[in-house]
Amino acid sequence: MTTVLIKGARPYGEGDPVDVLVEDGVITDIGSLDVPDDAEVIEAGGQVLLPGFVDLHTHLREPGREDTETIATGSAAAALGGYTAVFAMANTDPVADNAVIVDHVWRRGQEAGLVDVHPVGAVTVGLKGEKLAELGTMAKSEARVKVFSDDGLCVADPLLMRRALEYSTALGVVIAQHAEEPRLTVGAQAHEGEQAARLGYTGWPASAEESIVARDCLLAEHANARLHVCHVSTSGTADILKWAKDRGTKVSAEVTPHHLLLTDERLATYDPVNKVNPPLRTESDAEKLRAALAEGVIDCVATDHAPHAVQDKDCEWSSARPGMLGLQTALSIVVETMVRTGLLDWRGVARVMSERPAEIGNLTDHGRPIEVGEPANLTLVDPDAEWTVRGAEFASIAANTPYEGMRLPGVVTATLLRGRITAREGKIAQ
Ligand SMILES: NC(=O)N[C@@H](CC(=O)O)C(=O)O
Ligand SMILES: [Zn+2]
Ligand SMILES: [Zn+2]
Repeated sequence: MTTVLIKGARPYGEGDPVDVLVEDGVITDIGSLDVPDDAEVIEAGGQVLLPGFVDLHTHLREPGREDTETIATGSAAAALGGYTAVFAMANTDPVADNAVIVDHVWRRGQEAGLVDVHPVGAVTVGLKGEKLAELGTMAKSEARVKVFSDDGLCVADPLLMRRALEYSTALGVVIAQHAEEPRLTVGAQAHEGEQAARLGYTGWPASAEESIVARDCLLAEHANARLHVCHVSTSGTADILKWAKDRGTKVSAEVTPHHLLLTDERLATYDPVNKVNPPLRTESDAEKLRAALAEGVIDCVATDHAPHAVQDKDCEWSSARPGMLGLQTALSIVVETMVRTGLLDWRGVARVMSERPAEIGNLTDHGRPIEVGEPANLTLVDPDAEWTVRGAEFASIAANTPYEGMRLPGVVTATLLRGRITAREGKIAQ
């Protein structure tokens, strides 16, 4: 039995500091408490206590590209970033399109023991977009797959998407779509706009995302199914989501930290660290995404943590792989874009980083209220501290962060998974 006493924390950043007692993985008391004999004490000094973060969209590169990230290193990055659960995307090699792979990922995550790694199952066999994978077998396997996605690629065939949505309802799972009409993004390198035109890059038009989101909202509505939209990047998508939600469509959506903060002005650097899918858009898109997140039109923040090897990033723009790291910087970017701007309070941060993603991902033991009797999946944040980003110091093997050298607000000082301290003062605790 492990006992942890968090002394003087402010749950959701509200009210006077309280002590939170955690015994055997569960919150057993909250108030002004004495230190039990055997307790490990965390002096919180008035810091903000939140439910542990849940990332609906993480790329761990195991199996296949363990030179860039493994389940263990990605789990460490997640714990340091304040996460207690992550969903690992299926675009590994081999693809997670069957029970053997998803169960392997789930078990490796449990062995690492730092966050719950929930494997996402592929929607189609080999991510080929031709034939449905065995969703039912994966949903019923040991990993209990709850989210399916071909992320990296779009389920572009509308009939296949319709069938996937129909099956998902029967299985009680959710389909997460990487919305990119492939015919509109052939050879695309960057957001179709002034910056790409100036540099001679083939454009990735907003309509390539929006046309799929609109189509899928209609398909979901007609199938009475749930749809989750990955990495929303355009202002038009926010409008479509609002329209669909107002009609009662069961659609949820995520936005990445980088789409909240960064824009295609970054193209001027020629540095492929800024290359990502969907691409960085304009300031007016970013502004709209921040407002949509604050209003709940976009439900949550997901990192789309995408580790890449040096040789796949430190090269010519057109041959570089898209994607950027996110797990260890997500909270700080949310503080910078949403909290410091007054768009979200800490309750709101708990909603978009923990509660909503847990609900969308069908997790019953994460994103829970900070109350007696609840599982102790918790994150302690120093809201006033700042830090400087150094990719080389991340727990991730890869270092492709677009925030290198930036000074960011908000520091995760402790993370607890079922009452066990997984990260403390920037170090993994084991
Ligand atoms: N976001 C990216 O640019 N890349 C992701 C795939 C994806 O999320 O589409 C990857 O797997 O590297
Ligand atoms: Zn994607
Ligand atoms: Zn992704």
